[in-house]
Amino acid sequence: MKLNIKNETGRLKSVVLGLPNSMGPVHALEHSYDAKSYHSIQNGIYPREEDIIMEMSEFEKVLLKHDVEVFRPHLIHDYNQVFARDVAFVIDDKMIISNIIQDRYNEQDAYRKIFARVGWKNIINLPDSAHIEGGDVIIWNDFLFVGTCFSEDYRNYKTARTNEYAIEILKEYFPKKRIIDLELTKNDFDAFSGILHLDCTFNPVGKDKCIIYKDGFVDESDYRLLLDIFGEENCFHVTKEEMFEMNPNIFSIAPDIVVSDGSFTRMNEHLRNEWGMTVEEIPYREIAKMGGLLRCSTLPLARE
Ligand SMILES: NC(=[NH2+])NCCC[C@H](N)C(=O)O
Repeated sequence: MKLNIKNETGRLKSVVLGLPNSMGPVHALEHSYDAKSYHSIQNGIYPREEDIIMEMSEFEKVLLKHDVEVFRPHLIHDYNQVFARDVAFVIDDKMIISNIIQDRYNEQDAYRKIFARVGWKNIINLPDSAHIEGGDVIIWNDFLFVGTCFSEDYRNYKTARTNEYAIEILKEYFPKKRIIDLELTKNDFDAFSGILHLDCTFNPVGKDKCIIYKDGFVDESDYRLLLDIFGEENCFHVTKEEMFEMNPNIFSIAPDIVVSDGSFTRMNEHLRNEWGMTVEEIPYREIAKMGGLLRCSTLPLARE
């Protein structure tokens, strides 16, 4: 299988989509590992499996309609496998196997057949202490944006998934990329004030545009840097509530085709009317309650 990912929006040819089946029992509050799930469990609104199955099948239908080849991991019983994004990620023609949070460790095993198809020559394994998840890695041609949490704080948060060491290693493997680390605000219990992964606060769309939530960044200078790179008129700003609902985490099938949640009215209208995009709207409200959305549910393998 030939991998090719140079950005977030090129015409998608093949992708792994996570699995909705056999999610297992709802975690006890103290065992949740992201703020959005914490909020859902606390309020008794954690999604039911049948709703997750329905939402992911809507997503799959849109992908197939656009002639995308869709792979699935194999099923692990009683284990949440919705968020394929974090397990591994592709940069150019290499697949990097993430070192994900212990609570999700078993998920990786379900990708063994996919990894085998990629072939060992194109797979990069990282040292155990280099923690990284695909949701924190955004590839944008010469740029590689990586969400992180610096200092001692890293150990204190379950929602801090990418450390400095992993970024250093990426720099060694990809010396030609401009690797930009972006420190994200963290909060394990309040999804209005903490950001789980970079793709929950920032996501490029089209050829030169992005969706961004300003307060997701610890340093305003990081946010300004992104504004400089994309140009202010090319940035769609989302509000705190829109960030909480996971607006930034939509998924591009092509520069002019995105898959979005039907409830993201303000943003979808902007994408359509101001930026001329085709917006495929699907219901994805229930999956959002577990801390991820459309980008998080996918692991792109090849784009044109
Ligand atoms: N790329 C993402 N934002 N993924 C979302 C993952 C959500 C999942 N509940 C976790 O905490 O790991």
